[in-house]
Amino acid sequence: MFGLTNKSTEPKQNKKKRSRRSKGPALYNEQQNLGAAKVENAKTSTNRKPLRRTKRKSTKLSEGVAKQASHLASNMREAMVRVTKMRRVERRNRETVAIAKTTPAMTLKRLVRPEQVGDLMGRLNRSLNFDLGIDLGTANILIFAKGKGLVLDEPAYIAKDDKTGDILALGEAARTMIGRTPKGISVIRPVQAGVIADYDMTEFMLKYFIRSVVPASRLMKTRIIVCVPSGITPVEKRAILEALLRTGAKKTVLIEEPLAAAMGTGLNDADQVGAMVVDVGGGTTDIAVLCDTGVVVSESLRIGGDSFNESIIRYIRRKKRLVIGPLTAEKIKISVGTVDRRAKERTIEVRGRDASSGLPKMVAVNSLEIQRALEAQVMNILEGIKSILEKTPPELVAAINDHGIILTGGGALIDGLDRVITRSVGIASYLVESPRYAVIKGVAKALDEMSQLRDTLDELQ
Ligand SMILES: Nc1ncnc2c1ncn2[C@@H]1O[C@H](COP(=O)(O)OP(=O)(O)OP(=O)(O)O)[C@@H](O)[C@H]1O
Repeated sequence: MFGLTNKSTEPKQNKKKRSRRSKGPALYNEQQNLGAAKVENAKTSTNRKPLRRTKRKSTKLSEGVAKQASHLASNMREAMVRVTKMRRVERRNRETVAIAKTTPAMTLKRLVRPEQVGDLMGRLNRSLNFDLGIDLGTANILIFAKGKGLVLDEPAYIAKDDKTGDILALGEAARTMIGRTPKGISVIRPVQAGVIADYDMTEFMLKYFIRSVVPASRLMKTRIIVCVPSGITPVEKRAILEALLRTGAKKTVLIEEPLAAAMGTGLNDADQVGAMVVDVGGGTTDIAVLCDTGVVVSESLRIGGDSFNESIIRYIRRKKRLVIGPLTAEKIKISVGTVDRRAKERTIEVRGRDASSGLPKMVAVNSLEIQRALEAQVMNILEGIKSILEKTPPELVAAINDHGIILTGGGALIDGLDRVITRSVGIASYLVESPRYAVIKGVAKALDEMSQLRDTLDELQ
């Protein structure tokens, strides 16, 4: 009677209740620690109703029984108070761990002496900053994270559904879809020939790639230097900066391609006074004369790896009656392409569609044919270099003659470009190591001075 029920005679329903409660590990431990009180508590809790009934009928009961009942009730209350206290302590502990996980600064604040807090918080803030450098190129997008190195190198392509506008693939996955997409799906480049052709897609691509390399929790602390094609207008610059801010970035700084390329080749050193950098990218060729104070004179030509490919496509169609796509043209350019008519002859077998019959066809293409296909474009680059030299102060021309013309950018990898420039301009020109990464190397150097740089959006306003 009154809670002294034997376990074996305990009602089934109460057994279920207890087993469910015992699943919570914390409560289980607490009950273990309660010792005798626990036993009382468990027993009493199974008989709560009879106990109340007892209280109501206590007047009719003997004094001894009433005493026993009140003793049991006080034991139960005590046990309940202890359990509640232990739960509270446990909850507090759990919350402390969560705070420490999300904001280490808060734990530090508690651990260090007050006079140390300012210094530590400063250092901690600096270490929490996530500095990114982006080379937003026509052909490729590269992302450098300070302290980590190159974290992303993807072709700047997007595959989308024309009807719904849904994005189907980005980067390399989208590039491989070129020429193989069904009707209604197109593969586009948001940046074309050095200008932003599609703002929304550029913003989407930037956001997507940034979020793939920056943890969401650190986006608010991210500072970004972005290198843009030198031909873009202030309106386009603002559009890119605002797109970056919408990703959650804290500060955004723009740097122009020729300057970044020059910095990437080590020309930011004060002793390198007067140098010419020719950056041949996918969409543009940027020609710039730099000295220790910055860009002295520059020009951006709409010539690059893409226009080389287009010339190859046109040439092969005209001369061989063969229709090929941009991926095949790229393959030809890289394997046998040259701009030097004195280069050793190499041949490649190319498959495509016969321009007249529409049937599959295979032809042989040699490097001298590619040289002829690209001749007009190379002439334009040579003209551009000469016209920039004409606008350059004479002292700097002498310095350029000493240092030579530096070639950067993936497009400069075409065989013979350095030799042709050297012969035609009369100044030694040479290709830097890993020309495709010269710009991002320069951006990475600029990141070291991020704290001293002003937010470009502020300057544009
Ligand atoms: N081995 C190679 N030979 C010839 N061309 C090459 C070679 N490798 C890459 N390219 C060309 O380099 C171009 C890409 O260069 P890069 O990544 O420097 O351009 P980008 O920075 O995206 O463009 P931009 O500077 O115009 O914005 C492509 O057009 C590609 O065809």
